[in-house]
Amino acid sequence: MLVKFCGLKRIEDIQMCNKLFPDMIGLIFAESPRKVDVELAEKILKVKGNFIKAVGVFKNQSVFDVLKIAKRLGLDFVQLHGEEDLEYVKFLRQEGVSVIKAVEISSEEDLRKAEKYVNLVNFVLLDRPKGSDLDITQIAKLAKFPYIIAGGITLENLDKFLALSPVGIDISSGIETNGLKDYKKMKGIIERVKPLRNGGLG
Ligand SMILES: O=C(O)c1ccccc1N[C@@H]1O[C@H](COP(=O)(O)O)[C@@H](O)[C@H]1O
Repeated sequence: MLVKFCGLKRIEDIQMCNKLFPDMIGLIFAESPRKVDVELAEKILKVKGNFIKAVGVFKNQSVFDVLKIAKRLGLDFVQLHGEEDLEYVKFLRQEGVSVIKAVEISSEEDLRKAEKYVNLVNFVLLDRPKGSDLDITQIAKLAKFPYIIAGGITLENLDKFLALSPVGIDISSGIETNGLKDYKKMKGIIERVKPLRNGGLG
């Protein structure tokens, strides 16, 4: 079981992660209260332990900008959170970029959309539509392919997401208090998931 903590925006955030060993951390380059610029991302990544993979999160941005940022920062993955089509993803893969394709699901139909990316990307990520409080576990459990799951995961509701046996979990708002990453919440997740974790990403 992989653990990704997303939306880091302070040096303190990465220092906390260095103590907790998530498999991946996410830096958001899309419009968001968690958005970072390349200069801040660079500072955060300088502090990141080598054992943690760096993910850049983008949404409907120019593929050339995504590639440029991925190369400049040496990102281990880019996470695409918008309407990026198969051609967009193919281009990045041909350029040697590892890709997590996020698909917001609100119906079974969206799973068919997600499935199209399975053979092209490193991971498919199923998320709930932004701004909704939809419980996507009922839809996700119908998926016939491996996926990372996200969408309002907290320590309190974690078990129902783990019951899906996903490849990984991805959490952003659920590890925050008043908009800032919260060490106790992150630690709670790591401790709860510990028995399910294996070798990680290497
Ligand atoms: O977190 C954001 O602000 C964000 C903005 C734009 C695209 C993706 C974003 N985050 C990703 O959303 C999911 C779930 O987050 P949450 O735990 O429900 O808050 C996760 O994949 C984040 O990477």
